[in-house]
Amino acid sequence: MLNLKVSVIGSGNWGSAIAKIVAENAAENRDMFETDVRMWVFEELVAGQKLTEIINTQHENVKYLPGIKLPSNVVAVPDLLDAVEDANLLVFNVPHQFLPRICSQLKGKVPSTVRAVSCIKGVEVSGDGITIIADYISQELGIYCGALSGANLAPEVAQEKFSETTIAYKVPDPSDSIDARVVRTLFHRPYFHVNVVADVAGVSLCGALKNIVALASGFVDGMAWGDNAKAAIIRRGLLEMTKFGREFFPECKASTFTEESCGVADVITSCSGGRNNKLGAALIKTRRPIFELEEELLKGQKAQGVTTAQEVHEFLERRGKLEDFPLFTAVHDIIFSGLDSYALPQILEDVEQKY
Ligand SMILES: NC(=O)C1=CN([C@@H]2O[C@H](COP(=O)(O)OP(=O)(O)OC[C@H]3O[C@@H](n4cnc5c(N)ncnc54)[C@H](O)[C@@H]3O)[C@@H](O)[C@H]2O)C=CC1
Ligand SMILES: O=C(CO)COP(=O)(O)O
Repeated sequence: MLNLKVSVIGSGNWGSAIAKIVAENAAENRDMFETDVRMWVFEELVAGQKLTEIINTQHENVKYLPGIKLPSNVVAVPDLLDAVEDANLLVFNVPHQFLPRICSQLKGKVPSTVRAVSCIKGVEVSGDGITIIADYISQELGIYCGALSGANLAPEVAQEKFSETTIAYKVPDPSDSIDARVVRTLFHRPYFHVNVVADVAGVSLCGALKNIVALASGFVDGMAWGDNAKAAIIRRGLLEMTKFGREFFPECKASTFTEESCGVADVITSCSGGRNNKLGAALIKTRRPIFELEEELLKGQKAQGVTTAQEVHEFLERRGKLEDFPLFTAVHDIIFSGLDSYALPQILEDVEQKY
């Protein structure tokens, strides 16, 4: 009996869907996990009632994952430290801009034997440095952290429609009771197939960078340019994603970008049904400020590509590499500098020979 206690940090659209999966598996694998799964909720009032109380009584996250019944062993907890107390395994799942504050609250309070998996799609940029989220969590909290990322639109996963995902997890200590089998057991469902690999950097970068590509594909929708243009954006986006990985994270495996769910498959799904795609289209149609549109369209959910485009742009600029990533640069400039999206073919043509 391992009796591992699992806590999910985050309760948004994906946070709640992942809490559902983890709770289903905890209930079915009592030899490995404690049945109750705590889910940290950033407390807010919904129609005058605390969201944690709604989740714990109605078993539904009515604001961020409406219409989906959560298992009764998902326990919503408003206090972050209560949510992680005595946990053996932490599942991080918040929009990445909120992570630094969460880590600063947890710093020094989590034993080094605790293990973590990050489901967050984003990067941390400071100065001319860039850090994948799993490493950021490891550095801040002094614990090992792997990464989960895949072609996983949360509403579809929550409805138990078939999808696949990739988990990068390298057991940090051979004596660990939490190994790849335990991690897979926690996340794998008949409708949610998990492949465990070792490439934490590749899996993390795929998840972060595809959100920039999805914004560009939204621009294509906004201009009604059709499927050929979208395929071109997907192709160029994948080239820039892999180039970025090769150049700044040489430990990445090229096959992660092509063979795993977190790679090509996630680019495809995000460029059709994702929130970044939707926001990119709305931006082109309205030319309204992006964060205003995000608030209005997504109602509290976040499109991570916007902040990631900003962060990646800042990093590339400091490194003098903007010209080597014309699509990433154009996405930033269309959102923040008023660049005309109709200039995309010209921009991409000018640099074609660089690949
Ligand atoms: N939604 C999806 O389909 C998928 C999302 N992801 C990734 O999962 C991560 C989490 O995304 P979602 O769960 O969808 O979140 P979301 O986009 O639904 O964001 C809303 C969440 O942010 C929280 N929040 C708002 N203000 C906050 C604050 N100041 N501090 C802390 N939390 C605050 C809200 O309470 C809510 O839980 C992101 O990196 C996203 O890219 C990955 C796969 C699928
Ligand atoms: O990551 C996702 C699908 O895999 C969700 O993408 P969006 O955040 O653009 O909805």
